[in-house]
Amino acid sequence: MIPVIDLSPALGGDAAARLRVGQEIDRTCREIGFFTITGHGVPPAVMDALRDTAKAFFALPLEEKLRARHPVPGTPRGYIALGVEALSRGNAWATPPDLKEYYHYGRESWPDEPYWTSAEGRRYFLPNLWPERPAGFAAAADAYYRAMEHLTVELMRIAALGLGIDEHFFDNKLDRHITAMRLNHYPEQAEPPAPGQLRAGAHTDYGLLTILNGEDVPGGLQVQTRGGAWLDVATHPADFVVNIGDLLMRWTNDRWFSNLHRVVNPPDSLAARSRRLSIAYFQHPNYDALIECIAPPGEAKYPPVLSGAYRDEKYRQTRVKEPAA
Ligand SMILES: O=C(O)CCC(=O)C(=O)O
Ligand SMILES: [Fe+2]
Repeated sequence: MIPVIDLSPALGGDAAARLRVGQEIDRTCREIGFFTITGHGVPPAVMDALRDTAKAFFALPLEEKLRARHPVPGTPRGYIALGVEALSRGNAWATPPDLKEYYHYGRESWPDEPYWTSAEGRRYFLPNLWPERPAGFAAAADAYYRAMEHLTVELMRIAALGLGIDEHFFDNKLDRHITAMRLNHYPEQAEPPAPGQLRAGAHTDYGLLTILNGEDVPGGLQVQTRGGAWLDVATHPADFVVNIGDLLMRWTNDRWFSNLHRVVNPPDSLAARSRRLSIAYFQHPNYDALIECIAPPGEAKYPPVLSGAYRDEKYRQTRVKEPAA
């Protein structure tokens, strides 16, 4: 089992509790890079509303879902059908496409200022593409996005304490973040998967923290242990699973571990009727934040990199094909 960390003492504001929870996070991020959080303070109604809305969307006929596809292939907004992405290609392995469909969205509105509206800003702040149905999709998605913004800023402050740096070190690199979210739907499998084909192939995430809410059903998440074995990660709908992405691994000079994970297929006997939904918030800093390794002078393992350029490159690698526009 991955560690379970109760955030409530830290979110209560007690300095000693914040440091202690930060140190727990440091310990697990050095070892496996995954942990479950409870006591996170996100209202269950916010989580339930988005889960129910997402299920209603994925249950629509394919033609209708395809109407929420972005007209420019590869744009990280809107509906992406089965067969378009293989996550493991971000890590340079050739595998068949993932057995999932998903809906990609980001921030719903932003100030009328150059950071957001300049040519560069418009590469990261793209209008969302809400389908006509179900009603209330945008509202449920935006409420969830805002709850995650709040949670991740707090988590990064507690994380900073665990890293032994100033609690507010990350604040001004996250205050205009380019985080995108994905609603992942792993449908029932009428046909057996191709050899090597999974719901989501083994991959690492790209950003800082990924905050995942998933259903606890067959055909779920697994993380690789240091010994190379795959460990089941329970995703309970009331909790979140948090993991470290590549950019945070780099930022911490490899102190924290961005670990391989995957989503496996349900067992054959259940495959024809087993579906799973997960909701992922991929925290990513301001596009103009310069990510310089947090390391003593002379010990940085990587040169500085801009947050936005780093993500562009990762997105480019994971697409299997350009869907017809
Ligand atoms: O659905 C899950 O449990 C994990 C999905 C995932 O790892 C991802 O979308 O990056
Ligand atoms: Fe992932």
